[in-house]
Amino acid sequence: MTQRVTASDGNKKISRVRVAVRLRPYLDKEDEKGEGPCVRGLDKQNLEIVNWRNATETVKYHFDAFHGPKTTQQEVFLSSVKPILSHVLNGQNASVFAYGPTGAGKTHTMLGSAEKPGVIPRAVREVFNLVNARDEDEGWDYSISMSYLEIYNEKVLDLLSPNSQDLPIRQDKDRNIFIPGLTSTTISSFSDFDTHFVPASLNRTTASTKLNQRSSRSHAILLIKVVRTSRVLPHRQQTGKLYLVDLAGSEDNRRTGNQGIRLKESGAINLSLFTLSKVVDSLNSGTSIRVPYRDSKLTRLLQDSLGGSAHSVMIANIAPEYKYYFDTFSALNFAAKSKMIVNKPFTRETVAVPVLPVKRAREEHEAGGSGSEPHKKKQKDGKTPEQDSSSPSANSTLVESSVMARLIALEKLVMSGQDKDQLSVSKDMAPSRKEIQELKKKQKEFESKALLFSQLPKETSGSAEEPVFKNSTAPLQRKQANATKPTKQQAVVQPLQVSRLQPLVNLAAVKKQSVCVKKKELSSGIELPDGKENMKEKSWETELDAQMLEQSKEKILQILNSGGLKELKGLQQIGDKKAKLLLGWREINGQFTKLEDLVKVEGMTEKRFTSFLRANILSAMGK
Ligand SMILES: Nc1ncnc2c1ncn2[C@@H]1O[C@H](COP(=O)(O)OP(=O)(O)OP(=O)(O)O)[C@@H](O)[C@H]1O
Repeated sequence: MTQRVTASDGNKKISRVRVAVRLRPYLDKEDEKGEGPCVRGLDKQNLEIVNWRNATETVKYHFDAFHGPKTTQQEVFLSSVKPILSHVLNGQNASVFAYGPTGAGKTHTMLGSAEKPGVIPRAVREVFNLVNARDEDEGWDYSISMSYLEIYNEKVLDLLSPNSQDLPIRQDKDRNIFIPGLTSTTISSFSDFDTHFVPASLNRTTASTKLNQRSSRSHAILLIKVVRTSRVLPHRQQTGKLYLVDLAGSEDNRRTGNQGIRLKESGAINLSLFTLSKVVDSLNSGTSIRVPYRDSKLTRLLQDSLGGSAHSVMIANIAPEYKYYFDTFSALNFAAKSKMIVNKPFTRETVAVPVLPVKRAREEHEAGGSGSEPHKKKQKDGKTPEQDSSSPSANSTLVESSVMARLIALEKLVMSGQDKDQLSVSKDMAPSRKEIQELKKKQKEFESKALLFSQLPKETSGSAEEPVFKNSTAPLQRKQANATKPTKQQAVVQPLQVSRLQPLVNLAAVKKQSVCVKKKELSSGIELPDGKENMKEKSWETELDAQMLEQSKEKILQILNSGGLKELKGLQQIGDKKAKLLLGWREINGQFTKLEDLVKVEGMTEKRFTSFLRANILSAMGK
């Protein structure tokens, strides 16, 4: 039976989720209007983004690390990932996940390219280095295995065994999440990993969208398990797991141009990311409310990484161009709230007699070696030429390049005679993906729905109440913004400060100038402007019972997310046209994370939203 033991290496008992933000380089081709970047770094931990409520201001964010466009893959790895890897050898869990909008650089960060290998090859390489560097006299034998899966359309698919079907996720009596039936392959060296990982990566579902030629349509999770077994009685055994997660991108389908299968995939992606956000909210609320891990496969699997026992690092990837503005803003807010999550790492140890299975595993993958030698030693002896290099860093580039080169070679092989679209279509239709058949049947239905929504009459207010930001063509002042002196400081997201907008083209000139305005913190961590609207909102809200207020808001959100036309029309100030717009928005973008998201719906201005909220809350409370 597994027991928790106090980490002997002096680890802290609690560990906050570390959040790093990585800004992809600015790409001219992504900025047809030549508007320049809307976000920039200030220093190694701070960045700022144009404030959509008032384009003459910026919103500042502080993170554990900020990686600017010039940061190399090696720097990202060394600063954000390497520090947590040693825990895995001591029977603790660790996870690294890349989060962010589609096309912002998640796969680049996690996988990288032949020339610029990312976190995955570097981390696996480092785990082998760490095992090999362990002192023989410590008295442990190590065994390393890997599993690789994707969550595609809410189905767990084994990438090491591509013909397998949707796998269940279970929790054992010690609250460990596991997947019965998932392939676990013992690996004895980095090149061994390479052999399994390269072909498995090609099984991952990707496709071309308007925003990314090779967009990941699934969440990919690589699991590296390190089991160490004491050589002396009672043969203590400790198991540490490293999760390396490349999440699918959050998507705005008005911009991806997704339809049919892509739209359905997108719905599943957005839904799981929405649940991820709810999990984070719920963990931050600190209440006893059930954390909705079970509401999506992704959160169920990441349960240990968020509020669990893992040492976790989130790398939020963002893109600098204006057309990604809203996605970037949401990603930053998500990242900001995630860093408040606290995990409680502990060492998982069994004290039964586990030495035999370990020996077997060892013998299997090291056939021909002397069974009496320590495992670690044998790994050394059994190294491929690349691994024998005495310089780990020089060596790692070689080996990692070989993974990437093989990935690319395999890709070429598979794609020869086909273009990328053809490849994605043929992959989508592979017999191993049974659900595709089902999706195909539904495709027509979705297409006609999408058509219907695109034909819905556009509601225009024609007044100053139009939201400042509606889409990438919103009338933000952008590059010209610094020409206008702000009349008043407004608006921000905690933990941030407001500053007057500096020209984003001249990063060196940026200084933290600023009259910072302290404002009331909301539970979401967002500070709102001191405008009259807020004063009004505050005054009526503060008169209500806080708990009932929250319940009413929850109820309204529930109707917005699950109500049909009739239920939506049952809400105050929602007529037929608005209800259809809401349904259309939901169909395309997934669920509303919070009530404030309503302002993203066409025609719903800040002012209308405030009025809508007041009317519905008072109505729900019977006032
Ligand atoms: N730091 C970077 N340096 C250079 N190029 C980058 C960087 N980050 C991303 N890119 C490039 O930007 C493009 C999009 O990146 P990538 O495919 O990694 O995005 P993604 O977030 O994984 O997208 P999706 O969610 O659609 O899979 C790729 O061509 C990638 O090579």
